[in-house]
Amino acid sequence: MPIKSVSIEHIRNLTSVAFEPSPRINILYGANGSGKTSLLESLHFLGLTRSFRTHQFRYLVSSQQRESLVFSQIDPTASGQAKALGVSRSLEGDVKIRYSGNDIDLSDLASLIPLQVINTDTFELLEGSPATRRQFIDWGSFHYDPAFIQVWRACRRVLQQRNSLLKCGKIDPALRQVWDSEFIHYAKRMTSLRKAYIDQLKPDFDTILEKLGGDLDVTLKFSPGWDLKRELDELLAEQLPRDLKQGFTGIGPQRADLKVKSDGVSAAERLSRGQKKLVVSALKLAQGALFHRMNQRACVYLIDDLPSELDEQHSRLFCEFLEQTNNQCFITCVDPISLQDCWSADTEVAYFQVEDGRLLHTH
Ligand SMILES: Nc1ncnc2c1ncn2[C@@H]1O[C@H](COP(=O)(O)OP(=O)(O)OP(=O)(O)O)[C@@H](O)[C@H]1O
Repeated sequence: MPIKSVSIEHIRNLTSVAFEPSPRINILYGANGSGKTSLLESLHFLGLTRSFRTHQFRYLVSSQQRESLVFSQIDPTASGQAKALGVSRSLEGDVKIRYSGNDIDLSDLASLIPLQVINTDTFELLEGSPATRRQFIDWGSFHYDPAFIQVWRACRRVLQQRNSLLKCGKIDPALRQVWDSEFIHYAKRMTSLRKAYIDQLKPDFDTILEKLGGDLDVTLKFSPGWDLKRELDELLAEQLPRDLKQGFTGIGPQRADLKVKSDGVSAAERLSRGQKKLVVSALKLAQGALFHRMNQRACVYLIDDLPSELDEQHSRLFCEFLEQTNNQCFITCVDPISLQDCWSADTEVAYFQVEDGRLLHTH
């Protein structure tokens, strides 16, 4: 169980809040505007130094304050020995991450607390641009294969170089060949890591969608960003006039996508809102299941307003599934009664009432 205790200072309306979560299920309930989502954001800040709601830190830090701080005791490998993790960030841009007495960087932090968010933005996995689905694939690939982060960084660097040459409107053929061969090398490597990850994910996704009661024909297909039946160097050469005109590279792993179809057509167009929630939740839960199988570690799930969009039966199946996993879950809702009877007696469920930025452990 990763997070044993948390204390939060100066995040939105949370001036100073401390609590000890359950290792399994935590229900955070309270009226609109009480601070439930801010609590989830604080945990996200602890795991990634940023919010999932805004890219701009100035909106996250409490009004009149200059710095946010989340301090916790975590036990990422469930060894029984928790260590101190503190994350702070100031309006001036200073970010400090200390773990077990040492400064660590963001990629170390991301490995310590594998976070998954399920909220209304998660619908973007179906309805949004390919960039959202690439992020989803890359979260999994990052945790699936330690080599991925280096390949991803190298590929981004080469692509930036190639694009800056393209922006000049003409490109020396010898120079292009040098950059293209590097780009092709990393593009292929990245694509095989991403594809391997999605191949592993598919069976988990199918099983979980079925368990969530989504009696749906949904398929996942990884699309690498170019036609794999053709050689990438040939395609890049063919595409060059257009790339020069546009000033960027039009094909490659930066265009990868995950096609989600239901009954053979786009799931975003076909499915109802509740069905979409089941599909995007199954995608996120499948990532957690695969992560657990690969690393023998659980994820932390931040689930904002679980009951919304789901009827009673599907909410219940969702909770039943969460119970069967090892994940630590933080679930918000307005009315705790909506989730009260969903758990079996031996599941450790903690209820916290949120009121005006304060937290009360109720039962
Ligand atoms: N930077 C900030 N400083 C202080 N308060 C803020 C800041 N940003 C937002 N707030 C306030 O914090 C409160 C908590 O918002 P939050 O979104 O966490 O509520 P919630 O309990 O999730 O509500 P809902 O059920 O409506 O989703 C709101 O009243 C909001 O106006």
